Amino acid sequence: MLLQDVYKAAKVVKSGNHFTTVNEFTDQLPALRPKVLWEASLEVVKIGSFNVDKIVTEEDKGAPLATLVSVMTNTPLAIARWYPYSLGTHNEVRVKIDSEYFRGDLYLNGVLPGDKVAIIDDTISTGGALIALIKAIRDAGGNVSEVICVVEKVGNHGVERVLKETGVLV
Ligand SMILES: O=P(O)(O)OC[C@H]1O[C@H](OP(=O)(O)OP(=O)(O)O)[C@H](O)[C@@H]1O
Ligand SMILES: Nc1ncnc2[nH]cnc12
Repeated sequence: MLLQDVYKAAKVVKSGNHFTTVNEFTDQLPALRPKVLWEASLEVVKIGSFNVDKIVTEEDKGAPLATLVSVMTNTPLAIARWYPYSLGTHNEVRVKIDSEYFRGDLYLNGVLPGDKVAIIDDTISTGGALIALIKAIRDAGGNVSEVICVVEKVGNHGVERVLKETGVLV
């Protein structure tokens, strides 16, 4: 798989107290080749059912992947952000996020009551981002149908944490 080569070629840098694998897929360093994004997106589309109303991801590393999967499955895309729009028109919800690199507030717009949602992200580490997204979708009145990540940073038990805190299997 190309993605395995991408991670083998990646440099590991210290970022605060954490080690980050700076790589082509998640950081566009070196610039992201379309065939790498295609490979990852095809795997996601194969695994998921995408019998959903919306795809949701978190800014910004999940965005290229979620965008291509959205196009491939013809499913509208909502991206949760670290700031509010406060328009009063798109069912904005705010949740707390406690992930490996970021702690604060996360805002989701565009998921409506009754929506079935697939969450897509590039990486799961502690599971904090996914837990925040699942909570945001539920607070908006939506239902989480499936959650798919391409890469797991092992050792941080993210999959177990998400299952324990939300009942959702990544
Ligand atoms: O399982 P977790 O501990 O939550 O880590 C995974 C999250 O980390 C990365 O995002 P990051 O926080 O680097 O934000 P970014 O996508 O905006 O760069 C990645 O895109 C996931 O969303
Ligand atoms: N690209 C990445 N490398 C290492 N740890 C991470 N945690 C979240 N994204 C990561």
